[in-house]
Amino acid sequence: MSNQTSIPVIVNGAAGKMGREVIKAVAAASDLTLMGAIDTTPEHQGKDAGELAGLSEPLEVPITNQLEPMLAYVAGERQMQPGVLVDFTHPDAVYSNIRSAIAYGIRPVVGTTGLSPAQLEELADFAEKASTGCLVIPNFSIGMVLLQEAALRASQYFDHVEIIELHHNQKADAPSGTAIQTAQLLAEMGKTFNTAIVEETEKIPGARGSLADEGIRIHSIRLPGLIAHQEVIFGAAGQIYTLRHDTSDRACYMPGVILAIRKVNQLKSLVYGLEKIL
Ligand SMILES: NC(=O)C1=CN([C@@H]2O[C@H](COP(=O)(O)OP(=O)(O)OC[C@H]3O[C@@H](n4cnc5c(N)ncnc54)[C@H](OP(=O)(O)O)[C@@H]3O)[C@@H](O)[C@H]2O)C=CC1
Ligand SMILES: O=C(O)C1=N[C@H](C(=O)O)C[C@H](O)C1
Repeated sequence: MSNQTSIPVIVNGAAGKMGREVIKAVAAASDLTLMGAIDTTPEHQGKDAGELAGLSEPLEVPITNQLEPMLAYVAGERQMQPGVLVDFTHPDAVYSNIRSAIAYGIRPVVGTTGLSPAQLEELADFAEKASTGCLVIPNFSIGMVLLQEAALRASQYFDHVEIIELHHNQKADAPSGTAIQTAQLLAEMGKTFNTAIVEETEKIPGARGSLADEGIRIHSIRLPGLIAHQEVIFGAAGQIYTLRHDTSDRACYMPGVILAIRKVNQLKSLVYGLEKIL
């Protein structure tokens, strides 16, 4: 692949669970070039991103905490395609990371969850004004897209639904971005779910989970031993219909991440959700 057709990629959160997986996937894609590996963890500064990700050969890309200089460097690279920033960091950092990338003309592909609706709206405005593509994808796995499609179909026939999401106990945000998106998609069906038939009292606050869009409740479980799992449970007289997605390896997200890196340069605004680019 010549330099002109190669897409330069910066991975932010490169030392994290997802970041390491993305480093391996980018290194294996002949049309992508890993240009930068950013992470704030002090003990990983200067380490080779490839070796940290478990590759047998070094990639000669050191981990650094200098995001802005790296964005400027890649933005100045005229011999390649426009650059892409893949972000798997932390809910507290992701908003400013996306703004910085767009300001340098670098396209963000964002897996980090926890952006508020107001932040998403501001970022969409910012991307639109800069005419820069930006992909915000709460879940990169094809299985989750299919689960959500099945949930939308089921919602035509069921008026009662609740969501349970189960994750490892290192997860910072709750509910998961995927569960919030699933509730939003169901709410967009334009019906009211879960009309109460009794007055409920929570004897312990939170017992009934969090109340998302259109009366849909989300229950969040955090335990060591879990990776990422979600159930959407529909109920009607005499029947329960359960949809469930389980991940057993973070490799499941990589086809979606690589697709998003390739597609984001064709966009001129912010797009939310993997289903929009399949
Ligand atoms: N969209 C999707 O399909 C998926 C999304 N996710 C989301 O991705 C995010 C990351 O998940 P995961 O990899 O498991 O988390 P990890 O904690 O394993 O990795 C995050 C990494 O980012 C580093 N970091 C934190 N803040 C910054 C910053 N400001 N700049 C650069 N690096 C930073 C962390 O360093 P330190 O530990 O030192 O703070 C850590 O090394 C979460 O929001 C998660 O919900 C996860 C899986 C799939
Ligand atoms: O933190 C995780 O692990 C995951 N986060 C995303 C979310 O919040 O939905 C995606 C997936 O559930 C894994």
